[in-house]
Amino acid sequence: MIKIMIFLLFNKLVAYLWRTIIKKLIKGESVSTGNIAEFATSHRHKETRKLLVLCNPKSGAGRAKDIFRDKVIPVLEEAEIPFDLHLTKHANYAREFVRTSNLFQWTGIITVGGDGILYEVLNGLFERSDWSEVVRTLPLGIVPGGSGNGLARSIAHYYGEPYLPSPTLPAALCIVRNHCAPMDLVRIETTSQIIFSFLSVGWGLLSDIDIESEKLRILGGQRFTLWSIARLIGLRSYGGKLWYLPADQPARDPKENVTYSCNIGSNTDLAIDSNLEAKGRPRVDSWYSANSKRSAYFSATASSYQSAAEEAADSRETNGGDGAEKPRTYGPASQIPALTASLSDSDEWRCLAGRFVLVHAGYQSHLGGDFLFAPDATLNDGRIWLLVVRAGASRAQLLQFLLGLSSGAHATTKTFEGLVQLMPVRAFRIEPDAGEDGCMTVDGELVDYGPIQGEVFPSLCRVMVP
Ligand SMILES: Nc1ncnc2c1ncn2[C@@H]1O[C@H](COP(=O)(O)OP(=O)(O)OP(=O)(O)O)[C@@H](O)[C@H]1O
Repeated sequence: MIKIMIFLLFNKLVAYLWRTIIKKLIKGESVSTGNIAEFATSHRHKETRKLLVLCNPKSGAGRAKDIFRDKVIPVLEEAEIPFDLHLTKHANYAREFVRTSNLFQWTGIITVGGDGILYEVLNGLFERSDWSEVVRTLPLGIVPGGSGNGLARSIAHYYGEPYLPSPTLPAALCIVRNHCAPMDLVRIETTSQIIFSFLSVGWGLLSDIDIESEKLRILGGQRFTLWSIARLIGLRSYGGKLWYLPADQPARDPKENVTYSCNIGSNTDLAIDSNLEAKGRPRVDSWYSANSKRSAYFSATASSYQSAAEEAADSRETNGGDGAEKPRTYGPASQIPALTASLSDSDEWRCLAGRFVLVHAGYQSHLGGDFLFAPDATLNDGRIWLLVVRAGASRAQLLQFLLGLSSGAHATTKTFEGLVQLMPVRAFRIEPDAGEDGCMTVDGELVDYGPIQGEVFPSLCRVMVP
C-alpha cells in the first residue's frame, strides 16, 4: 500500500515538474500552474482539428513511442487536439498507410521518429493521384525521435528555437500552435525511380560514412566518428561529371520566415504567393517560365503543379515502366531534361568533371542534429546547396573539413578555399563514371548507384513551425 502511495506521489510530482518546464518554455513566462492549460486553451481552434500520428517505435534508440506518450500526448490533451496514433509495424508501413488511407479525415500528419519515417510519408503522399490536394491541405509536423533528425533540427534553427537538450517539447508546442510554413521539395530522378526529397542527396565520402557505418549502430553517434577515421585512412575518390544550374536569384533573408495559420482555404495559397512576392522572390510560375516551354501550366500552388504532372505523365513513364506492382509516383513534372538526355555546357548548365571526394546536395541548414551543412539555407529559399570536395585534398585538410561540419565552418573557413565549394543551385545532375561503385543516398536512404539528378520545387508542401 505504501509502495503504491509513493508511486502515485512520484507520478504526481513528475507531472507537476513537467508542467512547470512547459510553462517556462512557453515564451519564458513565469506564471501560475494553470498556464499550460491557458496556453493550450488559447491555441484551441474553433474548427475541428484531428491529427494523424505515425510513430516509428524502432527509430533511434527505440524510444519514439515513449517520447510521444510522455512528452507529446500531455500537450495535445491540454490543447484538446484529438489524434489517431498508428505505430509502424515494418519498413514502408507509413508509406503504404499514407498512400492507401482516406487522409482527409485528418487535418495534419505528424511523424514521430527520424528523417526516415518522414521520407516514407512524403513519398507515400506523392504516390497518390490526389497528391496535390493532400500537400496543399495537410501540413506535416515532426517530432524528432530518430538517430537522424535533420529537418527537425533545421526548423528549430530557422526559428531560433531551443533544440537541445530535449527537442520534444518545442516540437509538441509547434503542433499545438498550428502555424505552418511552405517548404521546398526536390524531385529526384534516378534510372529506376522518382523520389521527393526534403533533405539531401549524397555521393562519396559523407554517404559512404552514413551507410557503411550502419553495421556499427550499436555505438550510437560514435559510429560516424569511427567510420570517418576509417574512411580517411582508406580515402576514396569518385570519377564523374557534376552538372548544375546556378541559382541566379538573390537569397531571401534567412530570418524572414513565411509563417501562416495551418487552417487552409483557398486564400492560403494566395497568402503564400503574396508573401513571397513581397520579399522579392519571384513567383514559381515566372521562375519556371524562364526555364520551361511548359510554363503556362505552372503557378505557385500545388494544385496547378498537378496539371503539368498529368500532362507529363502521358509523355513520360515516371517509374521507368516496370509494370503494375510498383506504385506510380505522381507529383510535379520535371522542368529539366530527362536523365536519359545528355546535357551540354551552356549559359545555363555548368559542368565540373574529374574526381571528387564527395558531392552532397542539401536543402536544409542541418542534415543531422549536429551537422550544420548550409548555414544560409531556409525552408523555402528555392535553392539546393551543393557541396563539392574535389580530389586532391590532403587527409589533414579533410579531417579539418569533417570537424567543421558540426559548426558550419566548412562553409566559411578560408583554409578550405579552392578545395571546398558550397554553392546555391536550382538543379543538378551527377553522372558517375561507369565501372566504379559506391554509395548514393537520398535523405540518408541508399539508392541505386548511377546517374541521378534533382531539381527544386519551391514551397511544394507545408510543415508545422513554431
Ligand atoms: N516497425 C518498424 N520496424 C523496422 N523498421 C521500421 C519500422 N518502422 C519504420 N521502419 C524503418 O525505419 C527506418 C528508419 O526510421 P527513422 O528515420 O524513423 O529512424 P532513425 O533512427 O532516424 O533511423 P536511421 O538512423 O536509420 O535513419 C525507416 O526508413 C523505416 O523504413
